[in-house]
Amino acid sequence: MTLVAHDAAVDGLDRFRTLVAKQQPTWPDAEALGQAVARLSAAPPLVVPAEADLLTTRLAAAGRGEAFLLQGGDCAETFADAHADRIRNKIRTILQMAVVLTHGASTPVVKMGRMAGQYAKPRSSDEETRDGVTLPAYRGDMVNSHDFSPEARRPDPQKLVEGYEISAATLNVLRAFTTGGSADLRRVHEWNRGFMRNPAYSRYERTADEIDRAIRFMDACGADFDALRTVEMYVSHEALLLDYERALTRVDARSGKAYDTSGHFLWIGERTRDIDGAHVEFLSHVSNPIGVKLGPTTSPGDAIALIEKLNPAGRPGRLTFITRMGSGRIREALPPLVAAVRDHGSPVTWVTDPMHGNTITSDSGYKTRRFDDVLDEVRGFFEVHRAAGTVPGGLHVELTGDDVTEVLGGSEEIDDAGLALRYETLVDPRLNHQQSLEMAFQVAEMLRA
Ligand SMILES: O=C[C@H](O)[C@H](O)COP(=O)(O)O
Ligand SMILES: C=C(OP(=O)(O)O)C(=O)O
Repeated sequence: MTLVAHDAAVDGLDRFRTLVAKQQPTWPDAEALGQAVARLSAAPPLVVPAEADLLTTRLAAAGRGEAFLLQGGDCAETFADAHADRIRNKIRTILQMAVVLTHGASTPVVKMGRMAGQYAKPRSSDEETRDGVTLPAYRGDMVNSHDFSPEARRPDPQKLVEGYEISAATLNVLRAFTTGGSADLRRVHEWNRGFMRNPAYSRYERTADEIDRAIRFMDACGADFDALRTVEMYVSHEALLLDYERALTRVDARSGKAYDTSGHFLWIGERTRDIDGAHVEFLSHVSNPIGVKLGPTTSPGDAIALIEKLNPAGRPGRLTFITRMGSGRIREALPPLVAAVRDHGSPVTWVTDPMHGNTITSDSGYKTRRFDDVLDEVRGFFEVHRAAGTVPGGLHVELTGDDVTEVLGGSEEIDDAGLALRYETLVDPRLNHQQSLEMAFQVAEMLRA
């Protein structure tokens, strides 16, 4: 592997600097920003091109219906939570869900964390006012701190470097966990059996029994369980902070192509997907597999323009559309997009994000989502793709491996009063461990239907 420093000439890589970049912090100290960028530009890559290329082939398979993507993790990772237990719980939750979904889809599940870099958030407002005091909004730990004080909310470029270092440490835990034997299929299934011991989840008993029988059948046939001790897992985040993403971009000397080595998969958010904006321009020049979030106002013309800009060569697996319409709108808003993209002919992997279109404020004032709305959006996603003859290729969810109370509902019926018990997210509400598994069982049923 030879990766050349970020300033190597790749046509167009810096053109984004001439365009409008939305949702960027106003860094108060330009010199400190320059120092942070210089430090990152010389830093080792977090991922390498060969891994990104392999993921592209996996996403291409998901786009054809030969695999299914599970992408999950925090809305906003925090530096404080980057310790072994929390990271392990999250990975474990994703692996547990993946086993259930593999059974439902009867295809491999591509596992991807919203992890090791999900430290920057787009916000509805640049500022936050409390009791008559107005300060810059919290934009994620890689920009400023959540505490409500002028010092904490001041964007600090040193946090970009800290974010890189914590991403490296997180990735290290992930690589150890997924290759060191902890992800053994039989062990993951045992964890799922533990979940099933709660009578609240007895309705999933049949699926759990079927998985049990399938594993015993594999065993009887002499399956090599040692080979299943290692799982392939990728990391992703929203490529929001262009100073950071550009500084971690390297050129692969063999191919001459640029890769953003901050994560395997990068996505462009709903708020920054303007076709003439800096984010789309920048990511059009890196060779990683990339995603774009599409909300309910996306027109068929917008979708086609994004395809032509981001994947002009029609490389399978290069481009994923992550739709987040809202349960009440998906059945009207998605069909015209799917039809236009299908008729255009360029390959796209379609994924549902059933979280971001279903955010509400509870009576008690918490930003939350209803578990039933989230599931209904997934159901709508399958219905639309089945009607159009296209492939529902994956699921993108905000989740945690911990026992938080942020999303209403689920079999354990978190209600408005229950939200206050363990509401820990700094931005958007996440499915807790149990809700995540429950979702996997329900989506597995939809996949089998
Ligand atoms: O995760 C998505 C956005 O960053 C988030 O929904 C924005 O939240 P806000 O409307 O509270 O700014
Ligand atoms: C901001 C996010 O989503 P969206 O761009 O879809 O609003 C997100 O996924 O964190």
